[in-house]
Amino acid sequence: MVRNKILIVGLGLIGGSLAKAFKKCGYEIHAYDIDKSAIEKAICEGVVKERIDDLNETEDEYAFSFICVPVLESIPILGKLSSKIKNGIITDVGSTKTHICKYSIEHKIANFIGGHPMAGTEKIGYKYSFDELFNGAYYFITPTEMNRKEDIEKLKNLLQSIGCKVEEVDYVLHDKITAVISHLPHVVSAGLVNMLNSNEIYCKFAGGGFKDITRISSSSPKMWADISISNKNMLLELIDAYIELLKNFKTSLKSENYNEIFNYFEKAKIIRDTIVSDEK
Ligand SMILES: NC(=O)C1=CN([C@@H]2O[C@H](COP(=O)(O)OP(=O)(O)OC[C@H]3O[C@@H](n4cnc5c(N)ncnc54)[C@H](O)[C@@H]3O)[C@@H](O)[C@H]2O)C=CC1
Ligand SMILES: O=C(O)C(=O)Cc1ccc(O)cc1
Repeated sequence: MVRNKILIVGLGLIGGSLAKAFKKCGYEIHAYDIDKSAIEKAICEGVVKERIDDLNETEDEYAFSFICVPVLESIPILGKLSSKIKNGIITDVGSTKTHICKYSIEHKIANFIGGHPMAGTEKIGYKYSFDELFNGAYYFITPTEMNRKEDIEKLKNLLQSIGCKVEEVDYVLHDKITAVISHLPHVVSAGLVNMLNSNEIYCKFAGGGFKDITRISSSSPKMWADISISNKNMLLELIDAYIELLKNFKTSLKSENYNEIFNYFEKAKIIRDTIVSDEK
């Protein structure tokens, strides 16, 4: 195992941004992607040293291997990597953690530690990646009892070196938190856009507020379909809770209960203003 070699599987927005950040810190990056053009571009830019053509031929030489593909693609890749990489740490960046962590426990992959950067954009692919994406961002890691303390420390140190604020959290709690703050909002955002139904007159006048609340609906459909399936149970519970909330608002509106309607908006304003004022 070579201390400064990192393997990135999936050189898109997140994999590319990690590659650029690690390269800046002096690591040598090797990469695998089904889309060879992304890797060729990264090699031309001097970000990636070598393209891996077949994961079944992976050498056990990487200090860290990052799986950065849509979440339903991650598990077969973890299966392949873990049969080859026995010394280095394998991690992922997927937006859901229960699925992959359970797989790692069932298959006794003790060198796998789940991870998830809480930073990103609605853009898709390597061309939108940038080295500062994770600087100052929270980054969840979801170690299990199988993991060695020194491996957890090594991963934390690596992530902190690119500016991440690392938070250790249980994988089930992770999926609950992200369902509330990320997965349900993406479902709602896409729903609001789908309400327009490509109607020209709506699209023409959809302005600032509409664009603010729906920016994230320009994200990768493949990525969000995978996340939805992978966090199905949490998401189903939250969709029910959200429907209930809308139903309550509907009841208040039907009866023109001014206080209830006012409270709906006031409560949201107070909570959101606190979140925004807490930002650095
Ligand atoms: N986009 C975002 O803001 C964030 C995304 N994530 C997670 O990061 C992961 C990657 O997302 P992005 O980089 O945004 O997506 P992306 O679409 O920009 O990049 C994914 C890359 O993986 C490659 N790929 C897909 N399937 C593959 C396979 N089977 N084998 C090898 N390569 C494959 C694609 O060709 C592409 O280059 C996802 O699991 C997502 O949940 C986590 C935090 C933020
Ligand atoms: O574009 C945005 O603001 C996002 O919401 C990015 C994002 C997408 C998926 C994640 O798991 C984490 C962050």
